[in-house]
Amino acid sequence: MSLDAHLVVRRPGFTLDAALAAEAGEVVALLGPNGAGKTTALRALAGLIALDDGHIVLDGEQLDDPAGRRFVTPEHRRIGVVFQDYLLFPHLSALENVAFGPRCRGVARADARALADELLDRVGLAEHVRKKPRQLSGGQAQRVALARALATSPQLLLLDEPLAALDARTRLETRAQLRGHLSGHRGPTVLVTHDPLDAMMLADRLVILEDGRVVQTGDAAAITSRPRTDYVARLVGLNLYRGHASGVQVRVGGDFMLTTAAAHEGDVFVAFPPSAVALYGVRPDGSPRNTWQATVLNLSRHGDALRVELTGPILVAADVTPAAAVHLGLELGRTVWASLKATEATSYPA
Ligand SMILES: Nc1ncnc2c1ncn2[C@@H]1O[C@H](COP(=O)(O)OP(=O)(O)OP(=O)(O)O)[C@@H](O)[C@H]1O
Repeated sequence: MSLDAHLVVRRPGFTLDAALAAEAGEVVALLGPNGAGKTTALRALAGLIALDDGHIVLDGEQLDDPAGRRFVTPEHRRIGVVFQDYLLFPHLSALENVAFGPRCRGVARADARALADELLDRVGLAEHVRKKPRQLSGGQAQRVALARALATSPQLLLLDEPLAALDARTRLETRAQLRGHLSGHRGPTVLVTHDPLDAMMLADRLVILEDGRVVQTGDAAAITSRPRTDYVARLVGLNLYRGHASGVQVRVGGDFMLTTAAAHEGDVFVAFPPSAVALYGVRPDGSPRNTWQATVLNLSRHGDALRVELTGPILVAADVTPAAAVHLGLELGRTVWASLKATEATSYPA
């Protein structure tokens, strides 16, 4: 029960062209900034829009194949969708909402209600089956929507920003529960989000979409340790540069060289966290480090630290303690020395 898709959708000024695969039981998060094409991808998988090119094969069945002139309509796809705002029927109880799908597919009333009862019990809502959507909290409504999506035994489960409608606190609880509920679904799951935390906590694998293209894919550890675009680097809070390596020396931006821990030849990325950048009032010496002069461009709070954005031979973010900031007299326009140990600069082939 696997998904194999190549989604091509052309719009004026925007093209989605993304390969997407997911194994049975695998949760794949489609993560990307606004306008990246996540919703378009989800809608294409659900059959709400047709592909212009490519294919969607689910469990060996072609659902959309423009070249072969095949298109399976949404109601004939074995797909369950949890929409961003859940789209529960307001006049139906939680139980009736969940039983609705099976009823439409010809399941007898008593059987559909028994199934809905069981699913609502599974998501911890046994005591709320009779309530209407407006009597449910956001987190409860989200679970009803999930139960409803699972009620038709879908082969593929699609979730559109599943936690976006919840407040921060409910979000935290629901995220943890949702992970458990998703593991009960035997087919693949594709969830769309622009929240990196949702993606990393809910998914086995991340597919990063930018401007309609897949720019990186892998598990959370692989993506966070080796970002390949500015968007991903910002998500995980790393400084990222593309450069050309000769051994441990990497030329990044013009003539500026960074010494890194590992030796490479050719095009590489260099990444390091803002906490690895130390700032000094005078040029530091000693140990194998990179030092350069930089000017403070911006200052902001970042947890307990102060995030300092610096311009110079490279744009870089550094985290310093408030005490260090006072000691250095950090203010906009101030010139300081930045220092980075070679051992803290990770490099990997581009
Ligand atoms: N029906 C349409 N006609 C024309 N352009 C469209 C249509 N639907 C979406 N687009 C464009 O396609 C691009 C991708 O939109 P999409 O909603 O898929 O992105 P997204 O990643 O889901 O963004 P968000 O996180 O903001 O929801 C956008 O540039 C959007 O303007």
